[in-house]
Amino acid sequence: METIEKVPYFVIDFDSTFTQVEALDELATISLAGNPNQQQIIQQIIDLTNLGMEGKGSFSENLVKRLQLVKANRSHLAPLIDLLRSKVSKSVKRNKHFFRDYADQIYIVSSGFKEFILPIVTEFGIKEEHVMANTFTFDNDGNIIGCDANNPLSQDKGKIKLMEKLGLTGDVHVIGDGYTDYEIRGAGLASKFYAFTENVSRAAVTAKADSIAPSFDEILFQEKLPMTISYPKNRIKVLLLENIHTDAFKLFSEEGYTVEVIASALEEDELIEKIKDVSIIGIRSKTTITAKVLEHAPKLIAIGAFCIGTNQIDLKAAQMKGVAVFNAPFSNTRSVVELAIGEIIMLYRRTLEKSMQMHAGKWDKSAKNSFEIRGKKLGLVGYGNIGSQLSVIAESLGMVVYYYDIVERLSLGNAKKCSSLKELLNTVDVVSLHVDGRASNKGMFGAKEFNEMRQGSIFLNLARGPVTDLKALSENLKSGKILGAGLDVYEYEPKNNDEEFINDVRGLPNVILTPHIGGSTEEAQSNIGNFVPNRITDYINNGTTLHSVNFPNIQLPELQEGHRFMHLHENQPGILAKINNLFAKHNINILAQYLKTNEQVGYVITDIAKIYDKEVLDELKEIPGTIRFRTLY
Ligand SMILES: NC(=O)C1=CN([C@@H]2O[C@H](COP(=O)(O)OP(=O)(O)OC[C@H]3O[C@@H](n4cnc5c(N)ncnc54)[C@H](O)[C@@H]3O)[C@@H](O)[C@H]2O)C=CC1
Ligand SMILES: O=C(O)C(=O)COP(=O)(O)O
Repeated sequence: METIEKVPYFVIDFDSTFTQVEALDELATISLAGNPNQQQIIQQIIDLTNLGMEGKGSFSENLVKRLQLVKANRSHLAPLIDLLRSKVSKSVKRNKHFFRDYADQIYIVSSGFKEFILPIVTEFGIKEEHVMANTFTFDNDGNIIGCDANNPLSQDKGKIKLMEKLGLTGDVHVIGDGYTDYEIRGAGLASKFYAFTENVSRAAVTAKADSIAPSFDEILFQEKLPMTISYPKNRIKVLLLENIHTDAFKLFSEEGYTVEVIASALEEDELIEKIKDVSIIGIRSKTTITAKVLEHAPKLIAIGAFCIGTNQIDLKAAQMKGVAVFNAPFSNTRSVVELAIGEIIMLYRRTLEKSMQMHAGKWDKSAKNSFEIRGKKLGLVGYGNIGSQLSVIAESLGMVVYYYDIVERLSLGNAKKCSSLKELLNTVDVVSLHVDGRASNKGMFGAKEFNEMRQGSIFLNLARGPVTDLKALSENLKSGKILGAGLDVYEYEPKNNDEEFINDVRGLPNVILTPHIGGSTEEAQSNIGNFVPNRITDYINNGTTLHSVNFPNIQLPELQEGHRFMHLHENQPGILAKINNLFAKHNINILAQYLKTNEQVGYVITDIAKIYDKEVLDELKEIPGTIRFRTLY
């Protein structure tokens, strides 16, 4: 390999770095199986290991104590090795080629034992003579009774002594999770120390690190060496706003991304500042993502709307910048439906008013202006996922359902379709809005529409605030034309729970006001918190755009062998031909190809063999009309 001179020596720790576990702890689990004090002894061993890793106490005494507690026998080593084989760190496994290709530069320096380290690391191509570790001593019955005390690694400051003895000339970079790994750098025997935190992160160690590496991908990225994945995942920053469910944090963190959480929404200028280095942003209904915000988001790959509505996002600008937007179209629909049903009943029975009177000590037992919902006519404006679900449940409670939608929708049960909004308003007793928040729906329900409603009817808006003219509603409530109303959404909504809700509807009679909580149930939020991250990681890891609200939707098979090229471009004639001409020019064999377009953009996904002429990458990016080009490998 021509570049080998430039590559430093890598001195790599074994326990909790090369593998996910501490081998002596695992050995104790095997050797003490059946011992009634097993858990207690293992805990003592773990505590001693942690002391050692944090650089506390005498290392050699600590090692002797641990071996005494482990009480293992030679026969326990085979099951230990089997276990360790399955516990090799994920990013080590993923980058197996690195250990083989740079074997001359790689040393394992460990205070563990060759008896279990060698069988594991040599399978990765690491040279036996580059494995520096302790060896056990056994009695005649094969019991482990100690370790070779002459080996520097069994002594205090052992790694330093070993490295001095080893005398590597040239740049040395140490990778490990323990304080003793740092000490090599501290003693001036290495020029860089990576605190490896994929399996365990110790504050005493990370504090001393030149760099914190949550995976080998990060190390290879920093060292500019070939990686198995396209980009270290910890460099993908996720910003979650507006109290998004903690499952989303968990899922993105498990993916290896770096996640920041902010409880409230952000204003445009705050967002512009924050979004600079963000790759994935998660928002709910309150954060507006404008074209200007997108201009300041050079790294943005995807936006997750952890809700249904996406009217708060400039979808077109996002599309033309190659930023995919995903939402959760079904996860909170049931919650909205249940709230709407509850409110219709409450409003017909004037429950809120009576409850407030009772709290003030007033007993007003009367049936005046209180009604059952059975037999009442419910008019749904917007018969999408929420409207149609409400239709079914309302009908099962005995309501007669009418609906009006601007697109053709299948009527469920006995629901009757109205051919105009006016027809619906003239017919029904309860009007419930379930339209989306597109710009043209602003002010769609005002004085004229209230005027068309029947005397004594009920009005609900759990859709979007700007859709309704609240001044007109308030006049109709005061005049008694509208018997009651349920409002969950408002043209201006407070940014967070500390801001006062200021609105003229405060204090109106028989109006249920809720703070945009139609979709705020534990169930819905947890459903959404799982749904959206999965769509985004499917897109990032596989290219699948299913459920994207601004990209052509395509579900791709998993990439098996090969590399995947994803090319998003303006939808102009001839681009697919240009892409394929480049493949032909570079003699690249196409394993599979997929294409999906919408009016504005085309999305071409091509799977090719792993070995190819890299020049094609730049040429693909340069095809006029290219919006974004990504590779997966
Ligand atoms: N209060 C809350 O917490 C929640 C509010 N929402 C709001 O509810 C809206 C509806 O949700 P889904 O039913 O899931 O959406 P959807 O997209 O499935 O249905 C919306 C329906 O409204 C129709 N529509 C749009 N404009 C119309 C108009 N002017 N007249 C008649 N029909 C019109 C559409 O054709 C579509 O069929 C969301 O867009 C969101 O704004 C959604 C979830 C929670
Ligand atoms: O799902 C929607 O569109 C909603 O309106 C719910 O929004 P939220 O997540 O409560 O901000």
